[in-house]
Amino acid sequence: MSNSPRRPSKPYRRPRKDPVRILAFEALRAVDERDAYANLVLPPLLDKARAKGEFDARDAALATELVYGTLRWQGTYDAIIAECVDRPLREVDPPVLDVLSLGAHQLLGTRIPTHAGVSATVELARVVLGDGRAKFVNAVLRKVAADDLAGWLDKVAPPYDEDPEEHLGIRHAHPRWVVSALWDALGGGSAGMEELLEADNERPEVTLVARPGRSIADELLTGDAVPGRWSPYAVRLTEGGDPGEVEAVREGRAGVQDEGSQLVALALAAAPLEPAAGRTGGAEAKVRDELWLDGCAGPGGKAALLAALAAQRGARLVAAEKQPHRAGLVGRALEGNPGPYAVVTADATRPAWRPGTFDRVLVDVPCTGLGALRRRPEARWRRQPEDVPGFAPLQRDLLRQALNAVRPGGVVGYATCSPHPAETRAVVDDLVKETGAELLDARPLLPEMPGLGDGPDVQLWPHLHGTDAMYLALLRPAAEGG
Ligand SMILES: C[S@@+](CC[C@H](N)C(=O)[O-])C[C@H]1O[C@@H](n2cnc3c(N)ncnc32)[C@H](O)[C@@H]1O
Repeated sequence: MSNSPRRPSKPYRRPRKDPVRILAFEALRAVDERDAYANLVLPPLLDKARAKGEFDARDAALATELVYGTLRWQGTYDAIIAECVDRPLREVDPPVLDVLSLGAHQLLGTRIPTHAGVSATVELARVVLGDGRAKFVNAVLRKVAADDLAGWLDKVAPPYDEDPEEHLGIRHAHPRWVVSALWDALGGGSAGMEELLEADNERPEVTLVARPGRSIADELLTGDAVPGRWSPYAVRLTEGGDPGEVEAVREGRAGVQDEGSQLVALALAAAPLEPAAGRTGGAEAKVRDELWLDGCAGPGGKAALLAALAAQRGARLVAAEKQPHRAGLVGRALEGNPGPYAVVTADATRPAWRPGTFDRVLVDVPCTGLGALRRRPEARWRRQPEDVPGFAPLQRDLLRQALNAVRPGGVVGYATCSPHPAETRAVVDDLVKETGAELLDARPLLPEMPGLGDGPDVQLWPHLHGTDAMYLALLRPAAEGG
């Protein structure tokens, strides 16, 4: 026992290692440093932690929430952290900023009590950044903790009347240019705008597709699963169930597929065909419907559904994909298809097939992916406005070649998982003007869905339909010599 008047200096204490937050930090670093995708980085990290016996299901759920939430709200958290740091954010080291964002999310975006959020993040900082920088993290997070999210948003977002796009962008964690594009795509009125931004910030349910002829939706209806809203082949796992536990998915007879993507394939398969011009044989003559093309097939979700639908009517799908490794994924997705199909590694802008070969053609073109923000939490901050014109020539070229590949009287589906008008209508309008193709009304080919717009093309929306914001236009090529 010591009676010394001098207080002993605080003994050094090793930082507490919290595997959940360390894993979340590693995932954020991978996304930040290597431009990795959170939905690809996280599962192997979680598997490793489970294998080491470090994680139970609750830990995995918390780590996932911390990573997804931090990434999704990154721009808004940056604006808040900037108010709490005495230098420009670009001068803060990226790993420090990742720890601060992870802390901000715990304090402002979860129910974790403030003191627990601060102390857990400071402990994390001690482990991954060192004691010196942990003090900085502590000081900044104490300032962040001085208000709740609503209070911070009032401070950092400009008033709506002054700058509506920035106001909504900060409040709903979307970059301003994305707000602007979504607003245009919704038609410019205020209806639905906030609902859409909110829907983008929710984690989507996992949706399964029962591949026709290989399984039926009823077979997938176990546990908390419920039927899809629109597609007869869809089943929703409402409690975030694990598709890997569903036998039909393990066997490839069913797959994971958003309902919007299912509807694109179903609408293309249901679109009416006409006989090729010049063909005679009377009204009763059978209209040819034998050969289908998916010109942008990787990784194969829509191709697998199309191939199964084609098989049901004795038709064959050719699935083309430019990237060899993605063509491999298409091959795996189509394995076991009940009818004939072919997977080819091919550039659909330099077709290896003759003009007029196919009865139905889908081009689900590369795009910004602004319609799938629910699934890719980092995408909205990584994408840049200049990406949009960057995709434009390829999108036009793919549609041009699709119109060339389809026979007269056949049908082309042009799809994007982006609602950006420059990637949807602008492309279609240009090709209609250039080639004289006719736009078909896609709306009657979808189930009775509200909010499909004035047509003839359709735009699906997360807030209205619970799907990704898929776009689909159906086109009939100009008649030969027309
Ligand atoms: C949006 S993804 C298609 C998604 C797919 N339809 C599905 O549902 O799984 C676009 C695909 O087109 C491929 N692609 C890009 N340029 C291409 C080209 N010139 N020819 C063929 N495929 C191309 C990309 O590699 C990518 O896999």
